Amino acid sequence: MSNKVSKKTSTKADSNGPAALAAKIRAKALENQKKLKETGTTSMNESDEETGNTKRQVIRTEADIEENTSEKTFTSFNELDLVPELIQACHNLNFSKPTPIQSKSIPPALEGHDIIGLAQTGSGKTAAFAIPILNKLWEDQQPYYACILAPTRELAQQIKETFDSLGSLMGVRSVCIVGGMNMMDQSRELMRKPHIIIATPGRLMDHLENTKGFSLRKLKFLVMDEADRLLDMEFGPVLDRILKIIPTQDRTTYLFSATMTSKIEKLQRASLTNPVKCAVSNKYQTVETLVQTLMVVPGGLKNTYLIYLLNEFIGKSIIVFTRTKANAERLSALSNLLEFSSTALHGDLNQNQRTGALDLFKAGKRQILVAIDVAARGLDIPSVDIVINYDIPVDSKSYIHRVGRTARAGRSGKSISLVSQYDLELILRIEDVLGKKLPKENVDKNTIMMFRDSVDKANGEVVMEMNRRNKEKQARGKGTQKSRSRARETWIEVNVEY
Ligand SMILES: Nc1ncnc2c1ncn2[C@@H]1O[C@H](COP(=O)(O)OP(=O)(O)OP(=O)(O)O)[C@@H](O)[C@H]1O
Repeated sequence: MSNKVSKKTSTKADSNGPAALAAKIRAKALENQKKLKETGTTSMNESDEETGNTKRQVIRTEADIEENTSEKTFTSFNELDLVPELIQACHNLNFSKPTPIQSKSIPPALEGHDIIGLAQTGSGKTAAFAIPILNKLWEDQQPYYACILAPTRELAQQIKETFDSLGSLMGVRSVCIVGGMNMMDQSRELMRKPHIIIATPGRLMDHLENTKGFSLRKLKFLVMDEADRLLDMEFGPVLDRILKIIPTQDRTTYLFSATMTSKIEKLQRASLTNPVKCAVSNKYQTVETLVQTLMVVPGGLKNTYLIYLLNEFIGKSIIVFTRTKANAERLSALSNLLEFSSTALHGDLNQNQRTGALDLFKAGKRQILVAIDVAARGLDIPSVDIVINYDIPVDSKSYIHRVGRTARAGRSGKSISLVSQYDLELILRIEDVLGKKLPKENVDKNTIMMFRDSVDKANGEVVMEMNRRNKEKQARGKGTQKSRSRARETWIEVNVEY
């Protein structure tokens, strides 16, 4: 394409001060926005596809994953050969220095390597893959340039925000393609030929199959964020269909997560070629600034202990994780009935309700978010002070991602897990992968038991109200088997005594 911009002659020329640099960046951004708009209509020269590079060896064994032990790290974004617009954007975002994962993964990424990035939760993995992609986009200026896959809608939206912030001076166009939103609106956005597509696998596949003119045949970057989750069986079939459509030749692939699978056959599906592994933590390491404790709870008293903790931490920003949608609704209603300020986040809510709940919590309009694991992966809410595990997650990875919602970007945080006699085996497994025993909270049982009567009474009211609503829903949804079984399932869940 004729309109490539050579980074060397761009605004790196001597500037005589920040104002001049800012003016040059603005001028360049306007010029580039115009060019990026134009590229919406041009297509890459077909012959580029025919030439293609020789196929590099795909990953077959651990040995094909080169550990990045090179000293090639950096301590300031100015040291990197990045376009000034990116450096300015990092500055605007107060990224004064790279996080360890960025320091380790961005240099080999800028050299064109595939990357497997492993770092604790909250350590800046999103910018670690966004920066190399945006830097190369400035050069290539091609629509449908990069596709980032995420396991949840909220995480996809959040990744889009990071790309938009980092690309704010470059005229980058991005789109978020997730379920629960209007297909036609998304098709129209895709027809505008965005450069960056952030998507959940299912909805992306829908558009690849049904939206005319939308194709990823010329894709240059594929990223799997929370890659181990995406490569699990849950996304298996749809992910394999997507990977069949996306070219492997001339494509760079990044896999990032805080809990990476080491199963080679899973990694092979992503068709990495000679990937560089950039690990700044071991598989299940949590951040140093996170204080993790356990609270042993006698049978049938979990609600009482939870309300005691909410009372202890009044005014703090808290995420309470539970295993079921019904419990998320019940605990949110219970805490609101007891004058706390709470909202629920789970899969039974429509997308607007989910986005609304998250926005209320992020804006500090709700102190407590009661969520199931859909909120455990990747969500970046800088203000979360405490994570409470009302239920202990059944697998250790979920535990890591849940407690990783606090203590992010170097901030401190605390997690408390309520452990009943049924949870001991799960806790032992979690302590085993963490490689440490979790300390127990000292509790004054008499103080806690003072809450019991009011909590049990309020919980009884909430359960009755939920069952009344479920019966109503059952009556309304008489015609559909699904809603009847869903209502019955919820009734059963709600009546499980803790
Ligand atoms: N170099 C940096 N300096 C300061 N803050 C940063 C830097 N890079 C990223 N951050 C901030 O750190 C926070 C966490 O980043 P991000 O959400 O990418 O973490 P993550 O490693 O992807 O976490 P998770 O594993 O939970 O998905 C964000 O608020 C982001 O803006």
